[in-house]
Amino acid sequence: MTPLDTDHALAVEAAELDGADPLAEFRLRFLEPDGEPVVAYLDGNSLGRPLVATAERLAEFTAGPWGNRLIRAWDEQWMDEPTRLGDRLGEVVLGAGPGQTIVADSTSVMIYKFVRAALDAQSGRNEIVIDRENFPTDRFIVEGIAAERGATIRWIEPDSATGVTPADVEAALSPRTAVVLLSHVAYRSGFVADAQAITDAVHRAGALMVWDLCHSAGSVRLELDAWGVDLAVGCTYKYLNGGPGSPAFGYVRRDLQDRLIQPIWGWMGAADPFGMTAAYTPASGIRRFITGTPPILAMQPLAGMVELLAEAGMEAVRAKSVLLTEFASTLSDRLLAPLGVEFASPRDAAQRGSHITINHPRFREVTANLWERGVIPDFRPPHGLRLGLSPLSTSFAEVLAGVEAVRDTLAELA
Ligand SMILES: Cc1ncc(COP(=O)(O)O)c(C=O)c1O
Ligand SMILES: Nc1c(O)cccc1C(=O)C[C@H](N)C(=O)O
Repeated sequence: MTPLDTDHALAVEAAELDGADPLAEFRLRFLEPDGEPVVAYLDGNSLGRPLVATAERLAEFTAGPWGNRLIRAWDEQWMDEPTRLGDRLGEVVLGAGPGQTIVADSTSVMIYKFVRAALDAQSGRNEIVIDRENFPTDRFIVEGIAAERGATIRWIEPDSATGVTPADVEAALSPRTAVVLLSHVAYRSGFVADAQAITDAVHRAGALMVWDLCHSAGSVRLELDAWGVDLAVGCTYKYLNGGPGSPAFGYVRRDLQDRLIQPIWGWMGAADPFGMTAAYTPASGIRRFITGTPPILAMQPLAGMVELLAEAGMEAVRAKSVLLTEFASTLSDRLLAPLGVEFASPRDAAQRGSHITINHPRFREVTANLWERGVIPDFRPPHGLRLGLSPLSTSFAEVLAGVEAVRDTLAELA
């Protein structure tokens, strides 16, 4: 086959996949850029696209509860918004029953609150387990907490091809382990950790498990209650399309809530916020994990996306995500491997989230060039190109256009 024949055959394949996609129509619910054309948006795992309904929702929010009801809206609806939206997110996306999820803070702040609360609750234990491949904020926060509390960090050095395995975790656990913090889907490789097996191992050692779900929420099936997870945190601006800097979510298993004291005592997490009390008494239940005034305005886009995910169903979302990463991996083998590109994500779809990473020494330059062509993946040093495939907004044709552009750019630079 000539290169042109190959491109034609792949275009037919992409069109067939799009034609058979039961979620294809959902793409229309996202706003199309009306500035410079975007040929392929492959970075929904850093910043999801806005929903068309988001602009309308924000305008209605401004005119309605904010503009009309003013301060009264706090009593009428906003005070409960962090838990109401948390419950809905729990139901649709996290596999979590009500009363265990809040929307608040940033992921970094929530990780700090949860890891410190877990450490402080484990008297006589002073070790925190985390892995070297984890996202910088997770590692930095654990280092900060260790310095602040005199705790010791036990570092897991995972094989970058496989990610953190239950055996890695077991080897790091000891009678001194207080808490373990891991990412469920690795931000670089996309590897999906075995949450059930790891959580069980951590519990057998008498420690608490905190999962970072940033790259999982809205892309893979989550069963936090069934897995017996203690605490979990995640971003809402990736596959939950909450917008730049939208708040994090946090999950705390019900029977653990009143045993934990989170470290940032604020009035909104106190038992009686408007009592203006002299001393801090934490609220009971999940509300105690709130600190200050909840970011109600910034929760609005997320609320719309959770309903869209409910309409699509997380099972169908995951099924499409698997097909998208499968297609990207086939394209990488056919079009990029001959140019020296290395596939750096799990080959088994069951072990892969919704992005893949490919490596090549020239990918930094390639990325700059791709952005100019309207093809938008992201670059992760030292030489990884990450293709994030957002199940409800990415088409198979878009994946093909993106990978072909990577090939063409590499060929031009060579
Ligand atoms: C695994 C992981 N944790 C945390 C974060 C970010 O936290 P924050 O929203 O506080 O910047 C990200 C992405 O930015 C991430 O990929
Ligand atoms: N959170 C981000 C931001 O504020 C600006 C740009 C990118 C991001 C990201 O989400 C990075 C992302 N979590 C990653 O996995 O690399």
